[in-house]
Amino acid sequence: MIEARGLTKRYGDTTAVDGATFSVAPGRVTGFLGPNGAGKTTTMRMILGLDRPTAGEVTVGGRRYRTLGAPLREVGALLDARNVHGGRTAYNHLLCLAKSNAIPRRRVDEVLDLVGLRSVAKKRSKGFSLGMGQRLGIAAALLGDPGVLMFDEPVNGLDPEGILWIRTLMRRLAREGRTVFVSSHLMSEMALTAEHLVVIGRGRILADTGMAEFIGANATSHVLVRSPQAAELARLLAGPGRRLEPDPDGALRVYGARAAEIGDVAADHGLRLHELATVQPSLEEAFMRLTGEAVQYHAGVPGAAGPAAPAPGTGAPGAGA
Ligand SMILES: Nc1ncnc2c1ncn2[C@@H]1O[C@H](COP(=O)(O)OP(=O)(O)OP(=O)(O)O)[C@@H](O)[C@H]1O
Repeated sequence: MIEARGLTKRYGDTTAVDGATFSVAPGRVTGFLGPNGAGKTTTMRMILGLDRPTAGEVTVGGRRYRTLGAPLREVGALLDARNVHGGRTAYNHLLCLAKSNAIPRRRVDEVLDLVGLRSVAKKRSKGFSLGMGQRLGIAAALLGDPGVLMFDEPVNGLDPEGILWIRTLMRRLAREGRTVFVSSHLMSEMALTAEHLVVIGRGRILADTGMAEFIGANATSHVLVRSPQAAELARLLAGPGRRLEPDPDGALRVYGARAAEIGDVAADHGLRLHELATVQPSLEEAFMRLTGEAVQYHAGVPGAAGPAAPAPGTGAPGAGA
């Protein structure tokens, strides 16, 4: 379990993290989302004791990182995969880490197997591809068999096979009962990996909620309609509680009506339909909507509703505080 309370970090005039309160529970993958510069890396660095909070605190398993006796056994992290001594072999890199944390040598072989690097274990890591470097970083994170794992942008630059491997690994680690906290810019990937989300914008926590609840609260489904008589159909469908938008490729997006209703209207008026499909909202849409509002608020746009207010049901503990 990771728990942050009022966590704040200022660098001069910049407030990188602003009173963040959230918790990351074991047994599920929690995604950490936010636009560039939102404060994700700074938050993760404070969790790991690499940066000292200006105010507030964050604990891992109820204790601050700096007070942990054998940190690698409690928390494993991949923050920057390039942060490896390139002159060392993968094996020696892991062995040094193991020795300094009183971790038995056999665990080095185990994690090399786990990440699929056994065959290149005696090669210097400076010759590694990006994907191999990520695997080595993950091996280091897993070395102490920790209950809490954090990954900052773990799939950056990876090919589809590497992405699938990391996704599967994270879900497995969570199923084993570990706390898994992962940041990513790739919304489609996050939608497949995470069950829970913490969303940050301009240093503030905007949502701390389940994936489905987050999408449901911040975006709505619509019906995509394609008809050679689109203008007439649009006229018939217009009404209170409905919104019609042209789709970029010539179809019509209808919000506020079910596909069956639209099909019935078309049939009643003898209009032909070439396509009628319900489109579920994506994580990306929900994310853009929520973080877009946060940026508007911070930019002081006239008419902005309020302090980055979370949509109903997002359960944002720190928002607007
Ligand atoms: N050491 C530092 N000195 C000054 N400002 C910093 C420092 N580290 C981060 N910042 C600033 O704090 C803010 C948050 O940065 P951070 O790297 O935590 O964001 P992020 O969400 O990880 O961004 P990205 O997605 O682009 O990696 C940014 O405005 C950044 O410029």
